[in-house]
Amino acid sequence: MANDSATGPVTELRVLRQDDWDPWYDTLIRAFGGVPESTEERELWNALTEADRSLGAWDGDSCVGTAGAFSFRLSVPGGAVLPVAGVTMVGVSATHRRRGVLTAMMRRQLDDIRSWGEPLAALTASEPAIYGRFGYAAATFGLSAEIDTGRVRLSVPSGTDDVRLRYAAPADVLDGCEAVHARLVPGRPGMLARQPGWERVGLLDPESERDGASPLQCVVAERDGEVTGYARFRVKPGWDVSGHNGTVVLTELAGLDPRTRAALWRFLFGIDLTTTLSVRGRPVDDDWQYLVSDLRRCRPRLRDSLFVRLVDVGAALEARTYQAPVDVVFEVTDDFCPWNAGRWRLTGDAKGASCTRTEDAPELALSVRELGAAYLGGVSLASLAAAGRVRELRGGALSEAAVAFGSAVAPWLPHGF
Ligand SMILES: CC(=O)SCCNC(=O)CCNC(=O)[C@H](O)C(C)(C)COP(=O)(O)OP(=O)(O)OC[C@H]1O[C@@H](n2cnc3c(N)ncnc32)[C@H](O)[C@@H]1OP(=O)(O)O
Repeated sequence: MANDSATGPVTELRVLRQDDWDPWYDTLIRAFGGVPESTEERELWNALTEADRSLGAWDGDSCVGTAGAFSFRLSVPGGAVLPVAGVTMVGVSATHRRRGVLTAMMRRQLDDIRSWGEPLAALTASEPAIYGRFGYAAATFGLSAEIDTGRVRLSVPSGTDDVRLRYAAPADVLDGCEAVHARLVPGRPGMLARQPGWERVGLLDPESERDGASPLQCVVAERDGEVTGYARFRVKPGWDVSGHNGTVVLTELAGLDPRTRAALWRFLFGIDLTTTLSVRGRPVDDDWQYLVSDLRRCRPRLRDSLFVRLVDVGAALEARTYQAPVDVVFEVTDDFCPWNAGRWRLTGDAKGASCTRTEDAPELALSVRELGAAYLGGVSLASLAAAGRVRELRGGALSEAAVAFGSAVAPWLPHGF
């Protein structure tokens, strides 16, 4: 790790001791601006921190760098749910910035993740420019919109009227909502199977998050007494000279079938005294887009969401399936994790895959970042080739791999971490 005589050397990078959690977390909070969290939030993040998978950089007695790695399970194309290190809580004190503290933490962390046998690391970035150098690439995207519900009409499928909706306190219906989430995970790449304690994240409702809106509200959809979907949202009332202009701010919506989802969207579109429905980080193929009368007035926009890093190229490519047959030799470069570099033959289809070292002639040349971007099926290898980031060395290999890597359902990360 780099030293600097003005503040003294950074002496140690070590696994977090539970006793050091407070100064460690304070360092992280300060790196994000220093605004304290509510007691409820702080306690929750304390409970969720996995100290033995977290790192602290120390300059004498002062913590100057933080990084963690949650033990998550991530859905991938084909429906498998893989162990993945959820890289998180990364911060470096401004007194020690740009001296290699982050680089040292990323080096140690990726070595650790490899030794734990986890084939993938993933994160959401505060700034997209940070993590490419460590082999991460944006693999999922989130759709946001400000829907003008005063003007935009929603056409719902038949049977929507049969869905029964009712208000409930979010905590009172948690089990039913969690069961819905669990059923959705294998069907969409990029989702995280719930780990113990993480169900509480969706119920967090600090005043600081509300920006003048109500506490979290919840509506559940039910059929035969079973929860088939739910929406969590806040309502921000508003008035101007022409009357009401309140906003519904959606935090979460999930449904097991089209009628349930349509009923929830129709409910959110129609809440009295509101004229805008604000949604953030939804799947790029979210169904409401195909039900509205006027997409322009929904003001859709995209943002990067989950960044993926293949820690073990062979194991990662073998663990997902491919929507069309593929047999391609990849020439992979990986400057930060050189154990991945070299030639790999991927053979697979919708039933399974194998990915092994080979001496055969390369057919597609790319870096580990392009594999990370394409891994969940949300970025096409053909698009990356068109951008000059993938080179085709055998005619036909690009379209074969690009089709195979795709996903019929857009990959999506429902919540940050
Ligand atoms: C998964 C998560 O938790 S995301 C949260 C990340 N944390 C934050 O955004 C909190 C505020 N920022 C910080 O704490 C720090 O600035 C960090 C963690 C982003 C960077 O830490 P540093 O120790 O300064 O990074 P380090 O010195 O190792 O930089 C390594 C390289 O990344 C580059 N880099 C670092 N931060 C950034 C950035 N924000 N934008 C672009 N490049 C960056 C450096 O210039 C350097 O490049 P070089 O190798 O070409 O010289």
